[in-house]
Amino acid sequence: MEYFIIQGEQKFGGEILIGGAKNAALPIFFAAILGTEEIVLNNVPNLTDIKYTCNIFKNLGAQVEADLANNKVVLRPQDIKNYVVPYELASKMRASIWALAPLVAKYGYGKVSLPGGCAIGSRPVDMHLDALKKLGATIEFDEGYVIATAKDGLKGANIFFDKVSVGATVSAVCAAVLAKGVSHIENVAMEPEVVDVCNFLIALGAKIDGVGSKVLTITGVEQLKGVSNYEIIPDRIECGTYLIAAAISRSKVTCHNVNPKHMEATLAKLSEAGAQISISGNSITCDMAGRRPKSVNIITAPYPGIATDMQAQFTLLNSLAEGNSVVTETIFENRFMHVPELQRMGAKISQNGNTIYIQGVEQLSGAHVKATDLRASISLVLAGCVAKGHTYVNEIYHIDRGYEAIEQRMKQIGCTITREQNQESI
Ligand SMILES: CC(=O)N[C@H]1[C@@H](OP(=O)(O)OP(=O)(O)OC[C@H]2O[C@@H](n3ccc(=O)[nH]c3=O)[C@H](O)[C@@H]2O)O[C@H](CO)[C@@H](O)[C@@H]1O
Ligand SMILES: C=C(OP(=O)(O)O)C(=O)O
Repeated sequence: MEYFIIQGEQKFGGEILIGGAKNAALPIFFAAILGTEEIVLNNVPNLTDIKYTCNIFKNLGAQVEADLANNKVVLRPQDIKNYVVPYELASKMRASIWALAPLVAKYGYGKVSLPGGCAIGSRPVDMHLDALKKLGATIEFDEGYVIATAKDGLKGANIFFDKVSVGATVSAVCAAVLAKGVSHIENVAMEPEVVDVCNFLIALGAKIDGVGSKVLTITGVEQLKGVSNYEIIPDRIECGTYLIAAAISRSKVTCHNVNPKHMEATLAKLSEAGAQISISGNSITCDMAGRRPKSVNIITAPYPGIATDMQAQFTLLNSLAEGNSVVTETIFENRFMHVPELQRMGAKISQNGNTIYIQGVEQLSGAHVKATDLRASISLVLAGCVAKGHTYVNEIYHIDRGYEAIEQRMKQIGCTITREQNQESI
């Protein structure tokens, strides 16, 4: 197993180019199953989750040319001849459930191993399946697999989501674009990543109205084509993470190649914490000008609220900020695994259900800590960079799922982290 060793009391500062969004790229890869011609994707992040998704695509029989070093992937979904995503591939990441809707919409049959729970919570898929049923699919379960069938194709329907779900919105949209007739989908997720999936499908020829609003109206088309150059949106979470790095080391970081409109909730909280935020075109600078950040209360919420994917990073900021704060996680029932690890580093945090209470301290101290999920992991890495002494962050494979070239990018903004391998796994 690999781990990071991090010398403390480093200072973040500098400029960094942000990559494509993992949470847009993954659903777009699965939506690409719907195409019938070559699809060229640019700004694809070089992440392990993308490599797993390429393997799923190849396993379906499609051709994949991945040049991830240059963030470019060519997909040829016209070659798909297998409609099953086996356990060995699906179990590697939650996103694999997104194969089901395009497979049943295009081929009338899809079989995907159920992804199961994960460290941050149970992550059910009932809303994805209910949407497919509404569109006329038959859903069955067999030995850990979910099977969707629609021999005569899907039919347009009215779908109302009780809860806002990014995942279920993507599944419903991917099914409705090839369903016969019109679908109205209400109370959809408005996350920029969902908008990106819709724009991608429109580029393939889908008819979707209301993109970016709470209601989507989709008129099914016979088939979707390809696209010669589709650019994945920038990763707003990667950007927010590096801006928080500046805030906790009381310094200045500029992130380039971002969409500031996607960052409003994070930027508002950073301003409240005392940061000077400046925006110039596609670049954002966070400058603390040597000041200690002030505590900010956080309640995670669907977009345009504060993203659950920023909660661990804001928890770290509050752990080092002046004053007391309250952080409430409303999306996932178990997304506080970074808390006991930050406590080991000297953070003063107490928890009651989905709420934590933080009393900021001047400095954390290095410790051996375990990275339990993607955003928990990065918050521990950032904590280690500014803590006193050495920090050892174990089980870092989560970070490679969501942060491209982490060592190089950290280096660009002034901090060295070193990847090592545990003796027993060499
Ligand atoms: C609304 C929201 O913030 N979504 C986040 C969620 O997306 P992700 O797509 O993983 O999760 P959803 O948006 O679908 O889940 C939102 C809520 O709905 C529940 N649910 C979801 C699907 C379902 O079939 N049944 C059900 O009950 C979930 O348990 C959760 O409480 O995690 C991603 C990775 O951290 C984030 O990038 C997304 O921003
Ligand atoms: C938890 C995350 O991703 P995933 O849904 O891919 O597990 C995340 O992006 O923070």
